[in-house]
Amino acid sequence: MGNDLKLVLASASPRRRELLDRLGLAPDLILAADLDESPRPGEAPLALAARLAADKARAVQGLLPEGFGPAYILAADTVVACGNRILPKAETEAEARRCLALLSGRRHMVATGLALIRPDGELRGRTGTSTVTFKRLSADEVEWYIASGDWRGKAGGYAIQGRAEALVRALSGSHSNVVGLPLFETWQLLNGNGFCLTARP
Ligand SMILES: Cc1cn([C@H]2C[C@H](O)[C@@H](COP(=O)(O)OP(=O)(O)OP(=O)(O)O)O2)c(=O)[nH]c1=O
Repeated sequence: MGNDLKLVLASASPRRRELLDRLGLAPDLILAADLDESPRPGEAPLALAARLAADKARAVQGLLPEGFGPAYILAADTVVACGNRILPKAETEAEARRCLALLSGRRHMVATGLALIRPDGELRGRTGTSTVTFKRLSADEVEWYIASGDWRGKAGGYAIQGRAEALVRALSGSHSNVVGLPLFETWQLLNGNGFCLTARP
């Protein structure tokens, strides 16, 4: 069931498209919603990632062109948290520096919430988590990293798929989850809801 149904990727992130591509999946449509991603007071990182993924999927559901027909809509949201503290998506150098200062020499958690709206309108979710440990960063390492610009628009102010991996002492859990789309959970979510990946070679 579902092999000929369309897939919509509710994301503006090229990384998410590339990660789907690793599964041999090219979305029929890519549409992104512009949402306020601020955490609610006291909202836990996993709950935030799950809520924002669901919000993105629902928002894109409302943007589908008329007559598009039944489809699966997949959305994701990545949250970086150091203890209970949720780090921002770094948009300025100052923000990236604050993130790096917090992450230096410590372990932190990366959660990616996934949301899938099925053709019958039901919404299902899963969340991937990983633990990342940065080495203690020297001032030169911080400057070297800031100069890369890799941090821009990234949750927690770094991108493990770029030069930041040289500063990561350890990663436990999934690498793709940190980049923004946990492949194991994506596989489980799609296949568990009738979108049969093995029938789309
Ligand atoms: C920690 C980390 C985050 N990121 C990225 C993944 C996400 O794209 C981004 C977190 O922001 P998100 O809000 O999850 O995603 P986005 O705004 O880029 O895209 P969209 O909402 O349209 O799907 O940070 C990396 O690419 N590498 C990393 O190592």
